[in-house]
Amino acid sequence: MSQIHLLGFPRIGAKRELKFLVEKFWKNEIDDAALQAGARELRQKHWLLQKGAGLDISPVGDFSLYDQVLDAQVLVGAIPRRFGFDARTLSSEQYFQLARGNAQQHALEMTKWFDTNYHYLVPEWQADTTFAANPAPLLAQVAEAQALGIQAKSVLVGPLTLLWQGKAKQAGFDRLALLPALLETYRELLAALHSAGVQWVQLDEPILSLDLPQAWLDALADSYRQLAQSPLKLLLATYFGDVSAHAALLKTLPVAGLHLDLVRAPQQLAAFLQGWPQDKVLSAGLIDGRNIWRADLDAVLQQAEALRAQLGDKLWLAPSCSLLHTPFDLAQEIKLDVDLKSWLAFAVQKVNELKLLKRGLQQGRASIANELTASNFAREQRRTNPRIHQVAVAARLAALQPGSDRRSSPYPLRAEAQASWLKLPLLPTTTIGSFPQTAEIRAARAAFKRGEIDAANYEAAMKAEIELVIRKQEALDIDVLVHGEAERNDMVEYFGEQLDGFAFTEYGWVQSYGSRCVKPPIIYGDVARPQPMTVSWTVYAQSLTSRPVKGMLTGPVTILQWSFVRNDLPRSEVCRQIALAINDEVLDLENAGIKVIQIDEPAVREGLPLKRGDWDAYLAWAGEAFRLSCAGVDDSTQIHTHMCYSEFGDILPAIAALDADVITIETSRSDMELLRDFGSFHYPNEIGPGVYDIHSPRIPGEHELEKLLAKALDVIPARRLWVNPDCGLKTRGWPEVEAALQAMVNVTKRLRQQLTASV
Ligand SMILES: CN1c2c(nc(N)[nH]c2=O)NC[C@@H]1CNc1ccc(C(=O)N[C@@H](CCC(=O)N[C@@H](CCC(=O)N[C@@H](CCC(=O)O)C(=O)O)C(=O)O)C(=O)O)cc1
Ligand SMILES: N[C@@H](CCS)C(=O)O
Ligand SMILES: [Zn+2]
Repeated sequence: MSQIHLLGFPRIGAKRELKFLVEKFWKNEIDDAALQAGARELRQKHWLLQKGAGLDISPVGDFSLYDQVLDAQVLVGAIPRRFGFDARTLSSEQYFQLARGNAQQHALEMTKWFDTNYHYLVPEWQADTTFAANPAPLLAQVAEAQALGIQAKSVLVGPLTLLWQGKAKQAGFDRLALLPALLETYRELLAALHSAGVQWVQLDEPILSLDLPQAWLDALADSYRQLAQSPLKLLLATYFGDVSAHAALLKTLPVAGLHLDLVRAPQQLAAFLQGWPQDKVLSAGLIDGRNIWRADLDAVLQQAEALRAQLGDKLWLAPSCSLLHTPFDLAQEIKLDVDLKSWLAFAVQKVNELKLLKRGLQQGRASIANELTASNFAREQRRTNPRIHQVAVAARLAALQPGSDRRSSPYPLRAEAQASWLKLPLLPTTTIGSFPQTAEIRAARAAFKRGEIDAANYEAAMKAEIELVIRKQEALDIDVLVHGEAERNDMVEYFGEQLDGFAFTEYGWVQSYGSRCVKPPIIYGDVARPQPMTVSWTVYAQSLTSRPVKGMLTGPVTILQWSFVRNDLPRSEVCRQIALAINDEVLDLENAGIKVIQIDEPAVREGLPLKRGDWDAYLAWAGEAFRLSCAGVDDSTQIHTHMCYSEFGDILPAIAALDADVITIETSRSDMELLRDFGSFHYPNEIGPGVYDIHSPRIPGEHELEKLLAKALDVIPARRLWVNPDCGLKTRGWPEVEAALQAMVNVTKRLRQQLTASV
């Protein structure tokens, strides 16, 4: 009998229970026992939900209080020595300090998990890294599942992926040198799981979708030959891309099963089916784990039937990847348009789709005839729905001429035009846009949404907040101000709510990092901007001060990347549509006298295809979309962009080709390492390397800021250097923000004096 299973489930909970639980612990409102009990309850709820939906086997180990890659580091006993913690006796407080930093130590670096909007904590690898199996946390969860009568499939980050996703902390250190010791630890973990009665272990190796050096492929083959000596059945899970280049190798590995992402890379199937070893399970990832569209049940069943004919019971069915990346349950969306709702499936619905596929395979199509009819109807209704297509949007796109995306003059001329009115000091200071989204701001928005306060009251509350932010920045003596983004729930959702072609949910939360979630809008139709989205707030902020206020927009690539995107058009075309909508806003801001405008593009790097061969095409359309979004502005209008949590080293020419006048980037967690790349590339325009990490509650010391700025001045000439934090300040509290910004301004002023004196 074919099994159905999940690679992972959204642990955050239907109502973000995990977020609220963890944040209560951080605020000392609950103790560790309550934290653990709450987490246990959530896990149990999710397993029972899966069991109720007919899953044969459930993932255990996909749950995490913060991040599964951090948990993997704890499991193998390899937490950075600089913290002085012992993984085996790690307290919850210490666990969260690894993730969020403490007074002495900065947090583990955080970066994007492949091409998703999920952020993981980066392991730190060095020659003296040691490992020690610490299976207790995982075994406890296995026991919880077993107590509920759940057949547990343990989920672990695979050893090669764990090593690859970590960073070598010493120049020239080869992470593979750690593999033998790490494998020994995995063997111990597997032995412990076996003793606990586990039969299947899923080892996630998504790095197989990347371009891996041969040495890593050889190491992977070798490792799995060793690990497969365990009496456990190993399911090697690949996802996010095509791994057919390794088909021959993967088919010969002595693992019990292999998972393939057949949504992202359906074309890879042929390479695997040819000569598929009879004794191996093929887990077919046929349900989209990265998007929210309802499956075309008929088409997927056809695929499954064909596979079943060849593989028999060795066929397993699953979503393409962990459901961590999808929202929890569509049933909660009672306000969503009914047509649109009928086109969607969230995690719970995807589990149900698997159940139907299994029934269809086992009992024949007639057993799911009604569901097939409903699915076909939804597909047809979506395809022909008039709200999806806007003639004017298509016409505007078609009218674009080559060069429509270029500014009229090159950067040096623009810089002169901007300097002549901006008259900024050397090393101008600014922030990235958001200021603390306090509980009061969110409560006001929640009350407005519930109809408890009217629009006028809501607007007054937000304007009061904007005024506070302006006054505080003036008092801190910051040079280029922002309005603080109080009125925005999220930098993408806010725009999605105001653009045609977008729908938004009430509870469609997806974990972004730690306790932080995002609610990606759904792009279902052609995109256009019916009316200005930010102008009145920005103009209001500018009316309060004589200093320049930066207009603040989210760029087209980021809006695309952080939304659930329609799958009936190429992403490049959807992106171009968004670019034109943002361009309307840019020109309106400029007309209203806002002549410094930031277009945030933190997701450019994340959108990069996993295989290098696909990079150029992506960078060409993504770059064009960014440039289109700011096309047509005057030379004297200064365009900023901002990017965070990304490795840019390998795409610097494309970043430079965006031709923003100023770019602010995250660099502080990596100790300005990133900036070195910008320096050696001779990045031509202005640049503001983030001088402190805003994702940690830690306040930077002035000495530390001085050192970072000195490093920055080593590679960027002073006249092109800006000073700013890493990213927006929305997640921080006011006392930290004021203290940190004060330190930043103090250090900048001292440095300015020194630089002026030395000229
Ligand atoms: C910059 N980043 C972003 C990414 N992706 C985005 N889509 N947006 C981003 O900003 N990816 C990379 C990084 C990730 N960083 C972050 C940083 C911070 C958050 C975050 O703070 N998320 C919030 C949710 C934000 C939000 O939409 N808030 C809404 C709803 C607030 C809410 O929960 N209200 C409560 C009631 C409140 C009350 O009554 O007091 C409720 O509805 O129950 C809003 O402000 O209106 C989070 O809390 O997780 C995310 C990614
Ligand atoms: N302007 C946004 C950018 C975040 S990446 C903010 O400041 O929050
Ligand atoms: Zn940012």
